[in-house]
Amino acid sequence: MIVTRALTKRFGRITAVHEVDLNVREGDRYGLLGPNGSGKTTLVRMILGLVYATSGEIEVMGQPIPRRTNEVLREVGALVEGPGAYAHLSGRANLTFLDASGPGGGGSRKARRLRVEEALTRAGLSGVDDRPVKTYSLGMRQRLGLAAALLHQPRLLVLDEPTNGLDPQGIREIRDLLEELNANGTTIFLCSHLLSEVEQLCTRVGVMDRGHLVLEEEMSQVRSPTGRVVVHTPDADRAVALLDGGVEHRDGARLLVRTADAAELNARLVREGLRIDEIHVQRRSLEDVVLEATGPGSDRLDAEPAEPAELDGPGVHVDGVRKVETRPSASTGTGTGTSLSPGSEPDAWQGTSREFLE
Ligand SMILES: Nc1ncnc2c1ncn2[C@@H]1O[C@H](COP(=O)(O)OP(=O)(O)OP(=O)(O)O)[C@@H](O)[C@H]1O
Repeated sequence: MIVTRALTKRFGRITAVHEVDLNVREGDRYGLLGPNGSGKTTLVRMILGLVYATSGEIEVMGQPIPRRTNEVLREVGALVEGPGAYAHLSGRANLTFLDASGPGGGGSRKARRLRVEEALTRAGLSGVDDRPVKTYSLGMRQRLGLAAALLHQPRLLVLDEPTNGLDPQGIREIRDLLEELNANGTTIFLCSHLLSEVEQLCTRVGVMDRGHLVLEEEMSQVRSPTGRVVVHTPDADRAVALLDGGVEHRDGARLLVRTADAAELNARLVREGLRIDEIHVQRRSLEDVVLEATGPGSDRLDAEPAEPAELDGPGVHVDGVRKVETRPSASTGTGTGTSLSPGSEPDAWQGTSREFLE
């Protein structure tokens, strides 16, 4: 669906994306993780033909980008960096306008109205009235951007931080929506700096660190067993004695036992008359894997406080939220601006549809 080869983007002395080989396959729910400034947005913008690469190749649905951008984007829905819209118009009017000017915007008036209503409903804006967009909350704007991306039943959805500004309920709704779309054949490619978002939604994960794609793996591989079993038992002292050095770590009634065979361990403990509250195979968490791939020090990835990691990694707690310390934000050079110099990049989203992406 999306393939890049040695894709590189330099802004002056800053190398925002460095020789990235990305492979998003049809049917994937692919999550691109990385701290702020690691190059995710630049990569997405190149994939959508909004920014020219310095070197390397991009193919989307087998077509070269930017050469075939206009054809390819007919089948792509995109939400990139905060959806824009005409602030004085309602969400419905914005979508109607976008629908009429975008690819596939034909059909009778009724068909067009239905298309807009369906996109609003799917994005959770069905009950929205005719207030202008300037009165919308950030979450509503995000939903409107999603509705715009859904207008023409895209084969591929490209989303940059899709749950930005949404509350937990809204995040869950978007996750359910993306799962449903994916089950109906839409490939999802999203960027996020939230480990939990990617861990809960995605079937495949890529990790960016200072412009490099440092990991690309199936989520099922990421969550592979660690060769240890976690046991909760009120008879922890006896278990430690019985297992004779097999307990690697103890925290009260919780034991970390060095073995891959939970069933055998369970049978042994029960045979000896020990009581077991809980027993399970320990798996790597996405957080562990990201830390391994990026090492300590770059910018930060945010993990949610609710789900404690299985292993106690080197994360630190800041304001009650578990943060993963990674390397200082990287790139070379001094510039940090994100504006594109006018006229220097292709206008792939002619007319109003570009407005939604800026
Ligand atoms: N137009 C630009 N001009 C100069 N530097 C840029 C430009 N766009 C991005 N950069 C730089 O490229 C690097 C990667 O930025 P990018 O926005 O792609 O990262 P990101 O991972 O998407 O971060 P964030 O999540 O904060 O958007 C950063 O150092 C950024 O300052």
